Amino acid sequence: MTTTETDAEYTNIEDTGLGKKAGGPVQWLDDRLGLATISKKQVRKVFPEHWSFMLGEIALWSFVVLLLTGVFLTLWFQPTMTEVMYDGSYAPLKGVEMSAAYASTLDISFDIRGGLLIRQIHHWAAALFVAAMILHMLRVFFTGAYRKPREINWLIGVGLLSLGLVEGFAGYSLPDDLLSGTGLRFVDGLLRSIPLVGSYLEYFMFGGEFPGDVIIPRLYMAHILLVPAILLGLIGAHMLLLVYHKHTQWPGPGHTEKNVVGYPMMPVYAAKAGGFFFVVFGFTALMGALLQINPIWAYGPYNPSEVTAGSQPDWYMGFSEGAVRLMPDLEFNLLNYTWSMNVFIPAVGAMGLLFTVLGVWPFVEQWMTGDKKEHHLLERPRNAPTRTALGVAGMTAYAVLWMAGGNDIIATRLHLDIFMITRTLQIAFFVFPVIAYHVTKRICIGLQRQDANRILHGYETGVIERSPDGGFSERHAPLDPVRQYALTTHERLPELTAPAETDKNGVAAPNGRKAKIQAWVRKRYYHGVLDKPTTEDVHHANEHMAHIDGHPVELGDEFQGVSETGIPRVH
Ligand code: HEM
Ligand code: HEM
Repeated sequence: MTTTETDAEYTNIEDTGLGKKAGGPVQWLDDRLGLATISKKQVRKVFPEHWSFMLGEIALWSFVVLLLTGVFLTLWFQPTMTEVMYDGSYAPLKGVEMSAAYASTLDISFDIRGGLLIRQIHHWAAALFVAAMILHMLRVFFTGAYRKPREINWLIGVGLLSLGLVEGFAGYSLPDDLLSGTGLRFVDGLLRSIPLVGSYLEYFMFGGEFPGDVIIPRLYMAHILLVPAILLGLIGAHMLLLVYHKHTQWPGPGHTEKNVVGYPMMPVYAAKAGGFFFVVFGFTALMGALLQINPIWAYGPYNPSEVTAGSQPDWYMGFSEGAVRLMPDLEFNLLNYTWSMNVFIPAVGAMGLLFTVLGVWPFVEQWMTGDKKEHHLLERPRNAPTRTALGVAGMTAYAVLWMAGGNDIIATRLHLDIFMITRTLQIAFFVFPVIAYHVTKRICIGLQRQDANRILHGYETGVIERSPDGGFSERHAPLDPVRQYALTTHERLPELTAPAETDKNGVAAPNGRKAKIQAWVRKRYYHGVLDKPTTEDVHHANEHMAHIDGHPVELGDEFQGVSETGIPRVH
């Protein structure tokens, strides 16, 4: 590096106001770490604006809340299963034998100042963390934000989601009360259901037969160190890739596949994002202060011979519990062994399938569409009807499993027969997603037609006019050109031609069968994508509307025409 370059850097730093005053602390740090060069670029980094981009931030900030409150809990929590006699201030359990883990969680709740509040904030933040992650993932899915070049960030996201579930489960297993033991018993059953290696896995995890006396310290190590460290590393990589790729944006005038329109990192975005941390912290603190969550004192210590009636896992594990409850009996004898699939298929299968499907989806979609282009503009869900319909079908299947996880609660609260509920949900698991798929696709097609209609015929003004012959009609006015532009920016339907069976010399095309299958799949994928109006159609319609009843309507000159290629034309 030459001196001139370095001098140039400092000139710029002076310009941005960073590192002023030679010899000041900022200059001292910069001489040693070169931070100004990095920050100079990052302070100008632009972030686009949309409410849905907030969901990733909620996940981020609730994770920070979990770290902060988690550290407080480690000060008091005792991760051991050594039996002690409870002698705290919760009178109903005084003198009861329990593990030190349970006793210390009771102490956090009743005897440590602010302990119950922090425990409740930690638990609410965990519920919010997973919810925000899932909503954020749905936003990324339904807008196609995972397309090239963001596939790796999607995969990191899938890793974050699966680890988030493990972390939450490990957390609510720590207090060693009756409810957390019931959850661990479920995992024990799940491990044992794995053919051939199940009982070895159980011995490995529990250090012998369930429940043993090592599971709490082991979960503790995973919960406060191992998993948070991996989560932290993955979140760091997620954010770095986000900065490297730049954030996607919604189509609009001036928004192209090659730029980002929004606010710079400093000072606007940093202030907004930083402020948002306090909103998330405030919100979880309010929930922790006002809404009771996991009242461990109500269940008593864990005892493998007892179960709690109506015990429920935290909301994000409900789907796996539901899958087990819906599974019909499936067991057979082979080679002198009983092979029980009742738990293995639904629990291991449901989770394995969910994460596999999520992980491979961007690549499967790329294969289906044959689209190898980079995408930085988001897609409206209606303009990708098959993706949207598949997403809604998946959400429906998940919702049915989730409901099934509470089949006993539904039965007791609504006074219904549990077998009837289970049978209904078994059928619903297969039928509802198919219905959801078709209904969603029709809605997407309807919305695309509505868009085309609004582009070509304007919006309904609510002004009813009477013609000289007595008929009534509603006056339509042209859409705002900015809106008109945004509505026509998406890509045109690609040509879906069948692959040629032979080349021009009459020789059978290589990979003919593969190409045929791909062409068929592509056609299915693009089914429901309507062709959008052409630039000529739009100009024609605008001119027509501008002269309705001799009331010329000003069109403004921002409107540049329909993008034919998906890349908007801007001045
Ligand atoms: C994504 C991150 C995390 C999630 C989802 C999570 C979730 C949970 C949940 C649901 C509980 C049960 C709370 C209850 O008793 O009602 C819990 C307990 C606990 N967590 Fe976390 N946690 C996370 C990170 C951390 C971190 C980073 C630490 C420590 C540095 C920590 C320390 C603890 C401790 C000590 C307990 C046991 C005390 C208790 O149950 O009150 N957690 N966690
Ligand atoms: C700990 C959990 C997570 C955190 C803290 C996190 C954080 C963020 C943030 C702050 C953004 C930018 C703002 C936004 O678009 O919302 C983002 C973008 C992104 N996230 Fe996540 N995320 C997490 C989990 C996930 C998951 C579960 C997925 C998908 C499976 C995912 C996939 C993506 C992708 C593809 C982008 C780029 C989107 C774009 O540029 O439009 N993330 N993430």
